[in-house]
Amino acid sequence: MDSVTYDVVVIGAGPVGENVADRVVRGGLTAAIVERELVGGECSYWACMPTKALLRSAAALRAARRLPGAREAVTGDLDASAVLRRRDSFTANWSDDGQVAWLDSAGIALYRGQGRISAERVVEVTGADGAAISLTARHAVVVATGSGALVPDVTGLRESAPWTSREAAAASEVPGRLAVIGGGVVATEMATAFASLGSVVTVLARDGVLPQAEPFVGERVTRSLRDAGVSVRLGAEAASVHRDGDDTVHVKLTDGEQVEADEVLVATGRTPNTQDIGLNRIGLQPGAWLRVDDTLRVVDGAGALIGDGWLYAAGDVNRRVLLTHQGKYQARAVGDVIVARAKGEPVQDGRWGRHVATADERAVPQVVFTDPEVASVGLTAAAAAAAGLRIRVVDYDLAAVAGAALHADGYQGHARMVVDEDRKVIVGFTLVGPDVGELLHAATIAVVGEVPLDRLWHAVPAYPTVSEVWLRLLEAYGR
Ligand SMILES: Cc1cc2nc3c(=O)[nH]c(=O)nc-3n(C[C@H](O)[C@H](O)[C@H](O)COP(=O)(O)OP(=O)(O)OC[C@H]3O[C@@H](n4cnc5c(N)ncnc54)[C@H](O)[C@@H]3O)c2cc1C
Ligand SMILES: NC(=O)c1ccc[n+]([C@@H]2O[C@H](COP(=O)([O-])OP(=O)(O)OC[C@H]3O[C@@H](n4cnc5c(N)ncnc54)[C@H](O)[C@@H]3O)[C@@H](O)[C@H]2O)c1
Repeated sequence: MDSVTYDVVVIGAGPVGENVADRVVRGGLTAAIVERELVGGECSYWACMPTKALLRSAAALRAARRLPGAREAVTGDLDASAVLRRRDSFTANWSDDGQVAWLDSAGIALYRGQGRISAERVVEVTGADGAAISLTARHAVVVATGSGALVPDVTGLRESAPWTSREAAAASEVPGRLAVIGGGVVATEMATAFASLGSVVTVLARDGVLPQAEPFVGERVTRSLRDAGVSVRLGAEAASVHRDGDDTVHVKLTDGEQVEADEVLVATGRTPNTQDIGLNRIGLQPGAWLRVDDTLRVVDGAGALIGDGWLYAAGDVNRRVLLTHQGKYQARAVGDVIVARAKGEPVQDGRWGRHVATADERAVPQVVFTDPEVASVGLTAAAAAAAGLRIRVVDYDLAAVAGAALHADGYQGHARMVVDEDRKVIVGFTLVGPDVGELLHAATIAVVGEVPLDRLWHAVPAYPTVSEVWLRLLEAYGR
């Protein structure tokens, strides 16, 4: 078998693997990246980009319909086939030519095939034709293999050819009826998208709608999905699933009721892509999430480094945060720390240091592109209290902000700020309302920067923007 040596070998060319490789090359090292499907990973072809493209046109239409004057100019319905075509363009019709060209321009060597760790610092790549090549890393191997949809053990579900997020994101037709198992982010976004595209949607939300968020979020998204004609069944659990000869899927619930649909989407979380990457060769459990230390080096069950610390894991596969932007943030830290260690430079692994991903712990921003949008960063009130913080919760009705009233007639929304009373800083912030996603970064800066509330009074929001909610929250808190 041929063998080639690089400074760093990355397994998985999703957004995280690409960014690790880019960072180490910029730092003066050589890098190879191994990809078994499309360069760009889940996010580009089956997750973030296509799903947001499925949602965006309907959001623009709703925005126009909320405004007299604009509303009268809307004379037709959403054109589902045009939405699907626009979605296709965002995936470049599932061609990775553009991203391959970028790898090339960045000086990163690409090897196509399944990557498996075969020994310390060695990755064997088996191509589709069965040919294999061995890649040896002088300094580090980085696992960035991401995650796949978790299909729960519900009787008959797997045999019923369910959709996962992949089939939903890449759908070429809009099903007449869609049943969704789950009530999390994928479930609510795809219920929003397919309801707007014309499907009759039923959501089986066993554990509630967006249960990880502040409670008012799930209430508002549930109400709005129902207003859009979606049947949201809180507490409903699938007991068995069966697809009959007419291609109708029958979902039997544990309470004995039955839901019929043309497609059933499973949106019940993720499982790590570690089943077949050679973990057994280094004493780790295949199929398990990878545990990492502060600089994202893989550790075993006892917390010990693998060998001298040559193995890193970044992105979904380490389960810290399953979001593209946070995975790319980890990638910057990993790339830079590999370069620092290779050059014998100091490692900055203190809190908020260059080589650690401190924000993963308590300052993760996320936007859920439902109607209304949900934007959050940091801890919910419940999570902050559970972490032992002495907190004060400040709520404000977004509809009472002048900028929101101008933004849309009948604007409805809510804001919550969670304050750490001992330090007088914001540790959590949640907004729900039309277009609140673009307001989030100010909150992220306040949380990451641990900006004292006294100073925030000097950050004056422009009038009349929705951002004036910041002033209203400070006033409600008191000076
Ligand atoms: C429906 C959906 C919508 C989402 N929307 C958003 C969003 O709006 N915003 C957001 O921030 N996040 C979103 N996410 C999450 C986001 O997609 C992931 O956090 C992100 O893709 C993780 O990047 P990654 O590089 O770690 O893994 P992936 O993107 O999964 O990439 C891993 C790559 O590794 C390859 N690979 C795996 N094993 C091997 C192997 N052994 N050899 C070679 N190659 C291998 C895979 O083929 C893949 O290309 C969404 C997720 C889903 C499911
Ligand atoms: N806009 C975004 O940022 C975005 C969009 C989509 C996905 N994502 C990411 O992708 C990841 C996966 O999303 P997801 O929605 O699949 O996971 P999730 O963890 O957000 O939600 C899964 C839901 O399924 C429920 N569930 C679990 N097992 C179940 C079962 N057997 N029956 C019924 N319900 C069950 C859980 O209670 C949970 O509410 C998330 O971590 C999310 O961060 C992000």
